[in-house]
Amino acid sequence: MRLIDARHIDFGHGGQRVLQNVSMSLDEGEIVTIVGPNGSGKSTLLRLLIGALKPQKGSVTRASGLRIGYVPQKLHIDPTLPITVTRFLNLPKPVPAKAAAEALRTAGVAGLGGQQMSQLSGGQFQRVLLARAILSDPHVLMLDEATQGLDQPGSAAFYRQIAAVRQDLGCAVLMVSHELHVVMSASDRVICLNGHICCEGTPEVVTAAPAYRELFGTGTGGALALYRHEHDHDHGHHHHEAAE
Ligand SMILES: Nc1ncnc2c1ncn2[C@@H]1O[C@H](COP(=O)(O)OP(=O)(O)OP(=O)(O)O)[C@@H](O)[C@H]1O
Repeated sequence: MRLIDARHIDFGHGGQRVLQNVSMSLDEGEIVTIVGPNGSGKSTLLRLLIGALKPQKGSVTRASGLRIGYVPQKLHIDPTLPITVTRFLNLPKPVPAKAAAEALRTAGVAGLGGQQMSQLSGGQFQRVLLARAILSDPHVLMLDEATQGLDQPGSAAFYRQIAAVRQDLGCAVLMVSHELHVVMSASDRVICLNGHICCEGTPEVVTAAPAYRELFGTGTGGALALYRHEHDHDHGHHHHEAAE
């Protein structure tokens, strides 16, 4: 089933054109990653897909009743403010203790509920944000550069967690990253954005595409090979393999 469908979107901030003729869609259960250089419009595209921004041209359609769980890039919490993980999960609205514990387990941080937010490692903190997104029982998880500040093994572990969450919840995942090597191999489909869609397809197809190589160079083979084995199975989706 199609969850989100964007058709021929144009968007600018002020006079500056950011996105031009962008069309993309997200189907049930798939993991799609948007990659692109700084300022290429990745966050803007996510906000358009969520509905926080309206396209100036084109359209965004979301399946009716679609629930989106959003994991932000960073969340600053005043380190002098004492707040436990469980209390954090109860903001802005209270959730049953069982649901909170379950979300922490699904996010890979079971039993952390009593800890202070300020005492979590970077990876634990991001998993708590993930747990909070899971609490809304989302059809789609959206992550915007969710591994900023983590080292590469930390990022790789986080993305493996995302794959596990997808298995658990059966949700689709749409993420934005410029950590190509780690992220791409965990994806069913990759969209390479630079104001417009340069190329898209499976990680293999995109890494081989001339437009991608022009933007990012070719030094990703080794890291890609490391994680690829997890994705030799078929999710029953149709993948677009055409590169521009
Ligand atoms: N609220 C805003 N007002 C004005 N300009 C904005 C606003 N948000 C983003 N921009 C501009 O739009 C362009 C695209 O920004 P966006 O954040 O979507 O890119 P990005 O690909 O997510 O970048 P990064 O990888 O650096 O996070 C940038 O030139 C940015 O300066």
